[in-house]
Amino acid sequence: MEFADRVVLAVRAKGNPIVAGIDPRPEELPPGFLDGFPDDRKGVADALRAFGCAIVDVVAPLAPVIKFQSAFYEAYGPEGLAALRDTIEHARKYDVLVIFDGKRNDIGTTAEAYARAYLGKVPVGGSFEPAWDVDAMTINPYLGTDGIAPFVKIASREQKGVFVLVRTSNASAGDFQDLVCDGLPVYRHVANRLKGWGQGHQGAEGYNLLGAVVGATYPQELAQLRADLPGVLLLVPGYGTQGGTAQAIAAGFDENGQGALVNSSRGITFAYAKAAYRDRFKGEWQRAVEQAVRDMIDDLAQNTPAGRLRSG
Ligand SMILES: O=c1ccn([C@@H]2O[C@H](COP(=O)(O)O)[C@@H](O)[C@H]2O)c(=O)[nH]1
Repeated sequence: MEFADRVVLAVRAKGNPIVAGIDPRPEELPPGFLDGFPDDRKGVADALRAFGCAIVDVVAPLAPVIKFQSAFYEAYGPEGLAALRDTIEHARKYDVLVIFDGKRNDIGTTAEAYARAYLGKVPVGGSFEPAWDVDAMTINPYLGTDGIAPFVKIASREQKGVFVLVRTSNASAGDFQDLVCDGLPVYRHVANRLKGWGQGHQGAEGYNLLGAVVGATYPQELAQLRADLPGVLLLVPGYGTQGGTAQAIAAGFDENGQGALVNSSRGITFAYAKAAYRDRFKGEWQRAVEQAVRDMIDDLAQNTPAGRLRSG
């Protein structure tokens, strides 16, 4: 089944559009968590594996999508990447879609290698086999069309998805993305190109394999992009810790309460440290994670069109 159709069905089945982000920071692990691991780089990577898998066990039954932020694993070198691989494999045991967030890209020929690595297959001996084999990945559009084409080609062949950075959630997003050229800010030019890049790759449910990353922290731009990009899945980071609210995200959904996937990483992963959960759950950090997901589901249901997913 096409990636975008799998997203629509998964969101419908679980009744919410949540992307649970796993961004493990060793310094923010629950108190004592690191104690059981050797005091070296492999020990920390092993702790990230154990923590990430435990988070997966809590979030995968609730959220339709999990997003892994590669940076926090890459930080621990090959040992960190092995932990990421194992945690992704652990997630694969559940009925949940996996996004690799690495914001890759390069010139076309190198982009093709990235696309094969994460979405496709690589030659090994006389045959081809998947390497990372995630459902979707994030990419950077800065290199233009030849950098995008291999991702679209391989995603299409493998029924995978790609999310292009269009309007990011960070404070300096506007430095380049808001520069006006030919009467439009750059991010809207990217959006217009994205429509062309994705042409012919619409799934049966009306959404494209090529999605857009649009930050929750810029509600006007989010509304503009929803209007500019019908049939394009929006991956919306910035909810919670970065200040994005459900009200701000509401305009990112279509009239059926679909079309936007809302990510929260620290707000879920490190929920145990938030005032709202600290006293309630004491040392039981996995219960805090579960409650944070349930509270996010309720918040989006009450304050965005995603509530329509619940009423059927
Ligand atoms: O514009 C963007 C693009 C990607 N991200 C990533 O999403 C998560 C957000 O984490 P929080 O802890 O919920 O703030 C993180 O992996 C970012 O690298 C983004 O925030 N904004």
